[in-house]
Amino acid sequence: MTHLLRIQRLSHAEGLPLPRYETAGAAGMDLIAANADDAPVVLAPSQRALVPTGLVLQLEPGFEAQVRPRSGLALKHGVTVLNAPGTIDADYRGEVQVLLVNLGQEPFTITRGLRIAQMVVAPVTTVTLVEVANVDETARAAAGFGSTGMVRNLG
Ligand SMILES: O=c1ccn([C@H]2C[C@H](O)[C@@H](COP(=O)(O)OP(=O)(O)OP(=O)(O)O)O2)c(=O)[nH]1
Repeated sequence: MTHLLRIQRLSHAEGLPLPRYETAGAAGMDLIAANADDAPVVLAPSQRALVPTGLVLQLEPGFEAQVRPRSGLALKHGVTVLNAPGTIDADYRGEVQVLLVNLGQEPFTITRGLRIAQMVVAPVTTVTLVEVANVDETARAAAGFGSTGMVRNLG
C-alpha cells in the first residue's frame, strides 16, 4: 500500500533530487548527501561522520523511517550506517542525518549528491507494558545464542 509522505527540502538540499524508489519493487529510497559542493566529507578508516540530507519528514503517527546502509557502499568501500537501522520518529521535525562509518582500509570521500544510505518507511506497533510476576513458559525457555547448533560456515 502506498501512503503520502510530506517532505520539506531545506535550502542546502536545493538542486538535489528527492529520494525515490529506483525500481518498482524497491523497499527503500536512497538518501543523498547534502553537504556543500566545496565541503566533501573525507572519512578516514574507522572514522564516522553525521552527513546531512537537507530533508525534513512529516511522518504520520504509527510510522517510522529506518535509515539503512546501501550494500554496494558496504561491499566496495566498507562504508555503512553506524547506528543501523537509524530510527526517524514520527514526531521528529529536524533534518534527517546519516551517521556513516568507514570500516574499510582506505579513506572514503562523501561528495554532495552521493547516495549514502536508504530510507525504509515502516509501520510501528506500540504496546502497553503489563508487568507480571512470571511470564508464560515455552518449550524453548531461555535457550538461545546458538542453542540450536553452530552457525554453518558458508565460506
Ligand atoms: O540515523 C538517524 C537516527 C536519528 N535521527 C533523528 C531522527 C530521530 O527521531 C532523532 C532521534 O533519534 P534517536 O531516538 O535514535 O536518538 P537518541 O540518541 O535516542 O536521542 P534523543 O534523546 O534525541 O531521542 O534523531 C536521524 O536523523 N538519523
